[in-house]
Amino acid sequence: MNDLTPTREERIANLKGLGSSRKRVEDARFTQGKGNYVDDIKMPGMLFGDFVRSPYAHARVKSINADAAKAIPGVVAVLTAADLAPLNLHWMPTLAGDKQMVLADGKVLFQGQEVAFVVATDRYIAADAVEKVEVEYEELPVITDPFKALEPDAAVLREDLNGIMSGAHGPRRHHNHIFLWETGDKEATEQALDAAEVVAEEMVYYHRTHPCPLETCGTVASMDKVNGKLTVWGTFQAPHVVRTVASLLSGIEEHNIRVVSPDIGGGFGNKVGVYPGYVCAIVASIVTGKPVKWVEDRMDNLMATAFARDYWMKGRISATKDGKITALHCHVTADHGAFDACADPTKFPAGFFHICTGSYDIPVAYVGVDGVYTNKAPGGVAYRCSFRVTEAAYFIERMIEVLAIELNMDAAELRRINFIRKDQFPYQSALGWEYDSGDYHTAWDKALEAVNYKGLREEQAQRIEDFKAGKTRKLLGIGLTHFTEIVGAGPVKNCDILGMGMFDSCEIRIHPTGSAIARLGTISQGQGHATTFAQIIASEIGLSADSITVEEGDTDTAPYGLGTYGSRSTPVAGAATALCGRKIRAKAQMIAAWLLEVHEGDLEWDVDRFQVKGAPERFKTMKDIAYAAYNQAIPGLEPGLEAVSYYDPPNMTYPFGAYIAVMEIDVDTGEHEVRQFYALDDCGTRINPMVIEGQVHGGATEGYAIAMGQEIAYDEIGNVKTGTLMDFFLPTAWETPHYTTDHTETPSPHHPIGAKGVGESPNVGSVPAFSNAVHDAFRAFGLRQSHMPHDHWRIWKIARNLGLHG
Ligand code: PCD
Ligand SMILES: [Cu+]
Repeated sequence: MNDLTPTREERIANLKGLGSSRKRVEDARFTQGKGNYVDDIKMPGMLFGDFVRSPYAHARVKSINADAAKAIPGVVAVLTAADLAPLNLHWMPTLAGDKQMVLADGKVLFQGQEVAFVVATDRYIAADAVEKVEVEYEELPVITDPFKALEPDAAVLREDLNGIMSGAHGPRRHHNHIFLWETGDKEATEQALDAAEVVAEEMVYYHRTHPCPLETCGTVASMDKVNGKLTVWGTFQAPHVVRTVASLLSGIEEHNIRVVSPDIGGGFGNKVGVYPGYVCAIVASIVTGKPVKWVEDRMDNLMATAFARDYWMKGRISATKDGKITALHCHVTADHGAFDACADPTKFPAGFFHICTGSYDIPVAYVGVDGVYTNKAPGGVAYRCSFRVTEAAYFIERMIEVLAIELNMDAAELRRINFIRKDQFPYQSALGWEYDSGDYHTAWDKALEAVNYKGLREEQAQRIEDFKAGKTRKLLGIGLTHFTEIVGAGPVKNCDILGMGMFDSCEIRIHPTGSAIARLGTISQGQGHATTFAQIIASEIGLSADSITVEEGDTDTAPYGLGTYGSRSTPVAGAATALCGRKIRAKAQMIAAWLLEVHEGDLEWDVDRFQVKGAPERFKTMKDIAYAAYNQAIPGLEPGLEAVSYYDPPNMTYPFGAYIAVMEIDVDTGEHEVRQFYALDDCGTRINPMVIEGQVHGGATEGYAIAMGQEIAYDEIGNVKTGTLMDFFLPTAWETPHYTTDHTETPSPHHPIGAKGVGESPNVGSVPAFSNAVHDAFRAFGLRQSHMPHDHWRIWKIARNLGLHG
């Protein structure tokens, strides 16, 4: 070996594989304005669509007159439900088994609902024409409160369902009721609660909010009538599903539809669902034979596309006097808005909410969820949490705090004595999940130690004394959270979307000179898949990640996949990628054996090569092998080196974490300052620590927004009060707290590389941490529960109601 021969360590480093903080390859184009987003797509003769939207939350549509609009030069068409009805496209199926109006059919059910679609030669002409469409409305009584919606004499919202007392998820017991979904052992739970020494009961509300990605939703549809091909570019988090649904709805054969998700400026769940804008753009393109672009503005996005949360969670939790939890009972009233358009796996109308036993070994539990219609926008998307998991984590982490108050116990200690122990994994939860792996005590101790928990409690006790003595007007809150997530949907046997099983896929093609392209069924919205999936492949096949292109989002080239949301890319497509790499390696081994004239079994894999066992100086690198695969006639082997894998995960993955927020709260102004935020995540094997850190910063900032100010608020008559970024809180660098990140690493036993998802964890963990900090600051003064978002006004009111303003 001369000095120029790389050492084994150097060879490993050169791969930039698993565990390397490789810089994100996509950032070169993002930071230089070279991204390619939907709105960057410009085609000759392209038309532009815009919606006439309802100003009312509930009204009958008496008439629509588009004559004045059509008279404007440049206006090509104005579509209404009457135009779509002959095609049977005036309503469309939702992901949750309901149906939704594409354009108002006789009535409108929420403010901002799509009433007519104007198509014009220019975006501004379209907007002007929208103003000229005359719609005559007759106002109807508005319901924005899900509890009032279920009163016997409440107005009938969904007249189309009148008399139909059974829906996609079973019986409906009232005209505004959608479903009751139940799991767990109700009777045993009630019995345990009745027999318990201590019971804490609380209503925990997780308010309505919105993912609000920086890029709004949009599409460009282009029908090529000569070749019979429809191409649809869009901000889709699941392009293949869009293709299949478009084919089923339009009757165009699936091979004649190409769906492309180009660069996406943030998804956060907002871009999972199907929106009327997509349908209208496609129909308009089929009708006019021209490409049609529809891109929302910010108000459209906040008012009409998918919201998140809006869960009223009534909880009861019981324990022995010394704090061992004996049962958990939860009833949710879920406000789904005007149509049930929740984005969940079909069989789970409340998503994975039943992960709500959290990190704790709770012997019996029960959950019942009532879905309810109101005059609000439809949706119910994950917003950075796999299917209602953030609601579940918020619920249990608030219930633990309330129980700690009831027991007069330290909340950190209460958690510790109830954690599922390391030796209990795989763990069967009372609500039916099998947690794959975890080591909660280690993570918890590390977190408490890192923030000097004991010291913080002493400081807090001193602060309370000083406050009472009139020496300070600021309180100190210590917000604890230990969350367990469930991500990576999911086994095909119980997870599907509209009947399509939730597997995922990867295809790898090695080029003769030892570089490669990989294509996946997922689609990055900013997560950095082009960077990280190449790292998985690099470690599997021994080519540098820098020599591997990762491509996603084009249904004409990518293998079929279910898309990116619910932190499923790493658990599902990541697994497919690793296994696909292993298929390549298996063939490479045969080629190497032939080249080295030894038996396959005499070879061993080492970093980037196959070498002869006991004679490591005799080897062929993956680069040599790739060349041979295309340039040598190898007996018994077909030329080429490529593979494809479809992966159906045996289980979901269960990442977890310990988050602690330390907050100063000004009792007189209601202002807060996040003094410290510590986030420990365990996502199993870490692919790219820097990307993970970025995910935690982003997710915790969204969690901060949600906990401390962000909400979609309605007034009594259903007006959206937060339809602009002046009213809807998006933190800037000014408000964003400083984060300290940390980790433990407990691999998933069933994932080929042991990785779990991480993208959503920081939202799931941070919301309760921030909220618990606010509650904890006032615990000594008698606060039990106060609803988010904790904006200055609400915090000020807490202080006032507790009599702290003197
Ligand atoms: N262990 C591990 C895991 C993971 N990772 C990384 O990290 C990331 C993430 O991952 P995940 O967890 O798997 O996930 P995904 O699937 O990929 O994604 C999804 C998510 O992601 C997150 N993040 C983000 N970021 C950005 N930038 N943008 C966006 O949009 C977003 N979104 C959000 C959300 S909301 Mo949903 O939709 O709600 O359901 S869901 C979600 C990527 O890159 C990966 O690779 C690593 O490294 N390692
Ligand atoms: Cu969720």
